[in-house]
Amino acid sequence: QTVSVSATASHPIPTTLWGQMFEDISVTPNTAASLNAWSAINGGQISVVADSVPVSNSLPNSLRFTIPAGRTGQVGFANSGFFGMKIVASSTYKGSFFVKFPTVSSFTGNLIVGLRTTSGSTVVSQTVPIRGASTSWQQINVSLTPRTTPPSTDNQFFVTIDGAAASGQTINFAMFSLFPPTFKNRANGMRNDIATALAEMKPKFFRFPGGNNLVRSLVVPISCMGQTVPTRWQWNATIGSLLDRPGRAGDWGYINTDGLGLLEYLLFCEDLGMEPIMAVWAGFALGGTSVAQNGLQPYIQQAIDQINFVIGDPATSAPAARRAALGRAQPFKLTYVEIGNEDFFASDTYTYRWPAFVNALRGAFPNLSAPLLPFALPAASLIYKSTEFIATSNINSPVLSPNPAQWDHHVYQTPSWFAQNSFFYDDMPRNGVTFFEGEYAAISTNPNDIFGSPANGRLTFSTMQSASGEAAYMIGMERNSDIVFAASYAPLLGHVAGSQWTPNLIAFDTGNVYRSASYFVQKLFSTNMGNEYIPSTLPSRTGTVFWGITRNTATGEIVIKVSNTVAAQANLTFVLPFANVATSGSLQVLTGAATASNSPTTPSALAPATRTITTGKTFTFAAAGFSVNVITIKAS
Ligand SMILES: O=S(=O)(O)O[C@H]1C[C@H](O)[C@@H](O)[C@@H]1CO
Repeated sequence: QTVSVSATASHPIPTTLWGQMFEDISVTPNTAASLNAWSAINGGQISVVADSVPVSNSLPNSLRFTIPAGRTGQVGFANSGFFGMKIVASSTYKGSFFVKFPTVSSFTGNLIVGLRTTSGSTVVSQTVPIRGASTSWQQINVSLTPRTTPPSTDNQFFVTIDGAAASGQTINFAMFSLFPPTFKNRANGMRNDIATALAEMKPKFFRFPGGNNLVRSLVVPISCMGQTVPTRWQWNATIGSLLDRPGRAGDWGYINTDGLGLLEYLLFCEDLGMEPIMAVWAGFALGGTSVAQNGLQPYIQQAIDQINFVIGDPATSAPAARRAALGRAQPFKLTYVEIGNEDFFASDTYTYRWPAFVNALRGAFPNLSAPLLPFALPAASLIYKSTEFIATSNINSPVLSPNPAQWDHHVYQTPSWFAQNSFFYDDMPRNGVTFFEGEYAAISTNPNDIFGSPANGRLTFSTMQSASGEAAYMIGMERNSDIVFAASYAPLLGHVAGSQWTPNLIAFDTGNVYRSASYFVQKLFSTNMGNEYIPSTLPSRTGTVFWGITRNTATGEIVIKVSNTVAAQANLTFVLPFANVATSGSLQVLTGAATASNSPTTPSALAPATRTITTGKTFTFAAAGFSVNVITIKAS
């Protein structure tokens, strides 16, 4: 196959093309039981009680700890973390909790607070004095730096007290938190190894807070996870002190603490250089429970407040003043606001919900620009404009008014579907409407049961076959990036021991991060974007090998991406029209057997390799079977 390359770019590559979609998903369902992960030590009695004087209005329950009579030695309780906890020598673990005696007591003594192996040997601990005279809540902060690394991640956070000395005492606890060193050392920050893997992708946008976790409550056995409007994600319940975050029955069968909230999302966007694509709840809950048209105003106001928290002027907007009070006077950059999520589940009511929200938000934020603030701000906080409100029902079905300028399209399919639909956007009209491919992934090899179980074709981890199919689809989106402004694989993260959804871009367990085949594809595309598209001989729509070419005008490099979605090697001859073309170029290649995947048992089965290849005005390239290739050549 000969590929003749044009000398002239057809269009610029949008700077937001490749990014990340995040939502709170994939934790073991049905873990809402409040004592989940807590256990007693040496007869300590623990229970969860509705506290008559709770630590805060948002957190009405306390852990009640009673020391039974007649115990000797340390008595207490422990928490086993998130499927265990990784402890590394010389790292500092910052713990915090609140403690009080519910009734006055003459007791004075010490708590021992620390980290231990589940078999009971202390790794590191600290002594904390407490006294029964005061019945008011006292915050305890501990900083724990072990000198040794335990043999496994089977460890616990613990609190104990001398059983004899404290015999018969009752002590209440609340709001435990324990952090390892975090990404960029941010307080209440991200797990370092996971955030580092996310940063390596050089993502250009971050969609949050969902996905279903914004909108729907799946049918779950826990009555508190109502399928009603109150369990929706609410921005104002996710900011400020952890004491003020009640958490909520999320949409994936477990409790979201909302310890990761709106401000953390926005700071993470800045830490990774990503633009937010922020969704507002748009009046739809599970199973078509939609708010009636005449009942939308409070939710529209909540969306206005959410946006003002992000870009408002602290002098004129209360939500913006809350942002300033949390240490961030300048507005954040906000370009894209999504109205709901997957409203094709309720498109009958989206016909009135979409206009109600978009018209109100356009009215409240004519350009969604941050108003000039009364005080000088660093240049970085200059006014940002945004006119992009993204619709989430099926494209033009039903027809909406006002006509959306942006649509969010989602697709979960088989690897071959993605290869066969590499031209999905080529036939879209060029009429000013642009597209956000907010969720896509090859998740099953069974076209008749896409969302089924692993026994029926569902992928647990992405494979070379699924990732090369996705790459073919991405080559199509890159070619059509005059109308595709953003695309993100979904879901992003999943714990290997507790998830409702596979595959995920990044799998992790207590101590490890597993970068998937699809992760490397996302990273290859996002770190080799180029800034303008260079047309070339089109691949066959019904073929199995796909290519696309971009140019990086800053470095004078041509970037050729090739995905071979089948086992047979594909031989391509590239004919470049440029006067000067380097005779050697760099090849980054991800390749392996169709079913190869990175997993806890085969963590490094697949990884991109880089090598030099012969190039020139005309050169041949052999794309290995099941491979994704990025060739970079100096040309001018
Ligand atoms: O059950 S689905 O609707 O397919 O769930 C999908 C679509 C939804 O937006 C997202 O939260 C989820 C997986 O990423």
